[in-house]
Amino acid sequence: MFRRSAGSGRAMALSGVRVLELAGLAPAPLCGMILADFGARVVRVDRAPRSAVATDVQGRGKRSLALDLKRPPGAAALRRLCGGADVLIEPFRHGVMEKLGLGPEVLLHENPRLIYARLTGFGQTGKYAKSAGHDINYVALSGVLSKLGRKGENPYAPLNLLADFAGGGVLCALGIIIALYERTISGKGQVVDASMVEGIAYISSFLWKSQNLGLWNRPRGENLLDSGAPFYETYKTSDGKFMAVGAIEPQFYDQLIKGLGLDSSKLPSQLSFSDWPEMKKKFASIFAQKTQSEWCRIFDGTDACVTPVLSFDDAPLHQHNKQRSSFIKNDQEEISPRPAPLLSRTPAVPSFERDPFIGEHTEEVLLEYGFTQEEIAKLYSDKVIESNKLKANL
Ligand SMILES: C[C@H](CCC[C@@H](C)[C@H]1CC[C@H]2[C@@H]3[C@H](O)C[C@@H]4C[C@H](O)CC[C@]4(C)[C@H]3C[C@H](O)[C@]12C)C(=O)SCCNC(=O)CCNC(=O)[C@H](O)C(C)(C)COP(=O)(O)OP(=O)(O)OC[C@H]1O[C@@H](n2cnc3c(N)ncnc32)[C@H](O)[C@@H]1OP(=O)(O)O
Repeated sequence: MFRRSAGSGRAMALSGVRVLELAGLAPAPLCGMILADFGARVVRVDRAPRSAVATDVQGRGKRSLALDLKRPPGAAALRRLCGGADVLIEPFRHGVMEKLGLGPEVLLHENPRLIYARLTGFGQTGKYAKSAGHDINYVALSGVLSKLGRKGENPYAPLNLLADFAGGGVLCALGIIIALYERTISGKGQVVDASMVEGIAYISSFLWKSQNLGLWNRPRGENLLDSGAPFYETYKTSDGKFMAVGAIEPQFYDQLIKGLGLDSSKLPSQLSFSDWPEMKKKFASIFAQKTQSEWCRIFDGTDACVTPVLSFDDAPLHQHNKQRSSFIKNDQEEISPRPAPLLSRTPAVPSFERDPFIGEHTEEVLLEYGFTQEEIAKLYSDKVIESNKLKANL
């Protein structure tokens, strides 16, 4: 675990990029955090009047400005901020920004270089564009949820990882980076319409494009990669932990069989589907005879593709993760994953300070974007902005 990045003091890939992130639930905060980790100056625009507690747990490296967008001077302030920004990330359903007078035609007219990123579940057009939804709904509509789950069980959404984060926050960040790159050639900004339904579908291109390979011919939960195969499964160990097995290729499968102490000449062939349920039972009974660390001693250093299923407590302490400093600890002793991927010359340098309080940097940000002290005082007296210095100083 490291506290200071090896890249400290070096220029970062996104140095100089100014981002305004309108506060949202989960996907947009990840998008903003990725950009901040890689060097962008990200300001989270929180609501004023503010709620008691910040719900954004992905505020690393950001500053917070609390602004009431429902009041005309608040919306006007955001327009002015956008005039000096490179990127705006907005996480509301279609029509909300337009209603506030902050739609793309207005903001891009005022700043043609602006990258206007719209991160939503259903996208800006189509029947559901104005409907509420959450991760599970987006994964469902993408077709992917129908593929997830164990045999005989209902489809199962793996937390809110797929739509909110993989298809949402990460792909939106990618769209922004692509648009920023294109702007270096054209000099122009554009709208990024990041729909999580489409993001998750796109991330799942392998699934879609492998439909004719015979990989998915059987019902959900009975195929090679969806928990049908005994050699692509998790198994419980004698101490109540788990091992993950991913021994797909025959040469790796052989090493799995050897590690389990089995004789391959006495077993059915690896791809005999009808034998998979029995083989699973056999593997399960063998894995149940040793502890997780005993299995690690057997499989570490082999190509059997067998690894421990680590808890959040154990993952940062695992030797491999420690060797790569894959997890970081901030000033509050909070552990989180180090930004990925690693760039050799300009790596991410994540902030080690606590996340910002809502409104902690209101004045500082407005000054930086060219507002005068008098203008700021007026916004305060109009109750359009709020600051949270008291809490920040505690
Ligand atoms: C599965 C995930 C969701 C996980 C969320 C969890 C992380 C959190 C959910 C509950 C939280 C806990 C809870 O709050 C209780 C505690 C509170 C405490 O403070 C902290 C601990 C808590 C335990 C807390 C912990 C966590 O935070 C939670 C567990 C997802 O799938 S997230 C993805 C959701 N989908 C999208 O993002 C797609 C695009 N967005 C939408 O479709 C909609 O925004 C959405 C999500 C459906 C919400 O709809 P809603 O009607 O609420 O909003 P919108 O229609 O978009 O309109 C926004 C309105 O707000 C106005 N507005 C915005 N900014 C400002 C501003 N600065 N000033 C003034 N007004 C503002 C805007 O004008 C809109 O107003 P109107 O409605 O009048 O047009």
